[in-house]
Parts: sequence; C-alpha cells; structure tokens
Amino acid sequence: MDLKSNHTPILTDAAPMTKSRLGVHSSRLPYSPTGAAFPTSPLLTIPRKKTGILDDVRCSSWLDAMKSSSPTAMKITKDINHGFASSDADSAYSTWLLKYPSALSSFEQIANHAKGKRIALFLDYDGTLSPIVDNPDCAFMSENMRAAVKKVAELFPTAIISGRSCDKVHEFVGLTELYYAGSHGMDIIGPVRQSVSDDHPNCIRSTDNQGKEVNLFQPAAEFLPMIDKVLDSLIECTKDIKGAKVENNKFCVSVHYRNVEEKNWKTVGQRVFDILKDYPRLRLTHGRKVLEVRPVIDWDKGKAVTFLLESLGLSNCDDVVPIYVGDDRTDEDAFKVLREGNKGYGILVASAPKESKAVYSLRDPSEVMEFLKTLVAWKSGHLNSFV
Ligand SMILES: O=P(O)(O)OC[C@H]1O[C@H](O[C@H]2O[C@H](CO)[C@@H](O)[C@H](O)[C@H]2O)[C@H](O)[C@@H](O)[C@@H]1O
Repeated sequence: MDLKSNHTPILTDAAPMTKSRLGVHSSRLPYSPTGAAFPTSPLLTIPRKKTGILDDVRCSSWLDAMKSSSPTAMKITKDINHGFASSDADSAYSTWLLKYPSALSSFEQIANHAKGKRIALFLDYDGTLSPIVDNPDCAFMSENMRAAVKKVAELFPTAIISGRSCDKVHEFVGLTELYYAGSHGMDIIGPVRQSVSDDHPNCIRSTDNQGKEVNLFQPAAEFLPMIDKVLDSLIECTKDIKGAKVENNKFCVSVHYRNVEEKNWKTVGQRVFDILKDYPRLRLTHGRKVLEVRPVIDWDKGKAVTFLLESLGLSNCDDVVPIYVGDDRTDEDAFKVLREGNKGYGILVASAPKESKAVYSLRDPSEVMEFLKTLVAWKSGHLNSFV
C-alpha cells in the first residue's frame, strides 16, 4: 500500500493535551487546528446552498434511505402488510443463501482454501459481535462471545473494525489480544511495524494501557475540532426530538433515530441535513437506523483492512487469507477490497436477504460465535474431517 498517496491527508501540528483510555496522549497525535485543503470527494452528498425544491427532493431521498435502513424490520412489515406466511420469508432467505452460502455450512470449503495459509481476521462490532439493541450504550457482547473472540485472537491476527470510537469499542470488547480500528477505520491502534510508522506522518508510535508498543493511525486527525463543533450543533438541534440520540464516535458522529417515532424521522433527517450545509468537508452516510457524519477523506473500513494487513506484514502474500465479518453498509467497503483483490472472504451477517460484496453469510451474532469456535477447533486440529 502506498502510504504516501494523495488520498491520505498529511497532518502536522500537535493536538491538545488529553489522555485517552488507551493510555495514549492525544498531544502525541498529529493534527492541524486550521485544516489543510482537501480534495472534494465524489461521495459528498449534501447540497451546500438552499435551493428550495432541490433540497426537498434530496431530503426526501434521505428519508427513503432512513426508512430502508433496517432491512429485517422492513421485511417483516412488508410480510405483515401483504399477509405473507413466514415460510415465504424463509424460502426467500433459502434462495438468497444460494448466492451467499452460510460460512458454517461452507466451512470445509473455507478450510480447504486456508490450509497451509495464514488467516487474518477482521470483525465488525455492532450487529456482528453484539446483537442490535435499542440503546447504543447497552450493546454489550456476551461472555461467551468474548471468550470465542479471545480464543480466535490467540490463534490468528485479529482486529475489530467499528464505527464506534476506539475507546468505546475497546471498553465493550475488553480484550488485549487484538487490534482495534474505531471511527470506521479512521482511528487505528495497530501493531508496530517499522516500514509503516517511519513512512507516514499520520502514524505515530505509542503505548497502550498494558505498556505494549502500538502504532496509532488517525488519517482524519485534523478534523477533530470540526467534529466536536458539529457534535455540539447536532446535540442542540435534535434535543427536542423524543428518542433521538447523538453519539460521539471521535472522528464521526452518529445520529440515532431507532427510538424516534417514524413520523418524526423526516425532522431528524432535515435537521442533520441543514447543519451539514455549513460543513462542506463533512459527509453523511447511513447505517442501521443511524445517520453518520464523517470527514470527507478517502478512507473507510476497506482502507483500514489494507492498512492493517500492511502493518501486520501480511499484504501481498499469497499465503494469507483475510476474513472479514460484518453486517453493515460500511462493511461493504471491506468486502469489496477482499473481493476485488481476489483474496480472502467477506462474510455478511444478515437475517434477511440483501445484496452484498461478501462471499458467504451468517445469520446473526450467535452464528458468528459458532463460526469463530469452528475456526478455533479447525486450527487446533479438533475438526478431524477438515485437517
Ligand atoms: O461498525 P459497527 O461496529 O457495526 O458500528 C456501527 C454503528 O453501530 C452502533 O449503532 C447500531 O447498533 C446500536 C446498538 O445495537 C443500535 O441501537 C443502532 O440503531 C445501530 O445503528 C453505534 O451506536 C454507532 O455509533 C455505530 O456507528
């Protein structure tokens, strides 16, 4: 990976002195308070000037997107409205499985391909390791899942790549055996690797809570002051909408509408949309009943996977099989990288059919746990038929 490419912003000055949970002083993180000139991304979607009708059209397309952001819920609603029997949904899922076979039923195939090779594992958090719940602050993973992740991370290099802040996801997972990438990959705590850290101004050497040397990579560091400002505005502008919740994910902000009455979703979308008109360097994406505000930089979970493989010394190796497990739209960037590089597998976690760049599927976090346990058993030689 070319870490000097134009796609990655070059950052300079030191950040204010604060200490994160991971024991890393943000004063050691490079960032520029004034901000450098950035290329305008083709992903920018917010109209910058009020244009009346055009604004309304764009906003209502966001409303459609907000309504369709929870495929499972939509499917159930549709089934009820049309009086479909649940067996119809089951048969649609079974048909979909032909295109995205279960990673559990296809484990032998995966194992055969990975035989004699090195697996690197990438896991999303929400909806993958923990079930989706109404309160984002309570998305805890089970003790059994934690044990499964711990075991798998002892056998394979493993990283969690989440939209949450690094601190938050680290707090939820609570394991030291793996690497973390928060803010959709814009805050990476990865392994120390000379070639990466020496080459890149956004990458600095630090130590984590356990005193282990790590590399911090924060390609959007200069956006911190802007993100803090927009966070305040979003909290302020949504405070009268019952159920709306704004979450600080450090380099991104999530505006949750899961607990907002559907008739008020438009208001949520409109308010966020209006605030973002003043921030041409921020863009809006959406996840599962959440609008996500993030910097316009060419960086996503796919780039984070590439970066971590490089940091682990596992890129451009024919004997490496990266596996990425995730449930969200943002995970598609990682699936795409694996699919297009013709390396490894994306595994989509979904209980209802949806299009994806993944190769395999798993139904829910409990199947993810089963898959992790199967990987461990296989690697430990306890799956006799596959060794
Ligand atoms: O990349 P991820 O680890 O999947 O994080 C994506 C977002 O996940 C969280 O929101 C989602 O899960 C919540 C808890 O189950 C749920 O209440 C919410 O509706 C979902 O959108 C997290 O709160 C967001 O900040 C992440 O961006």
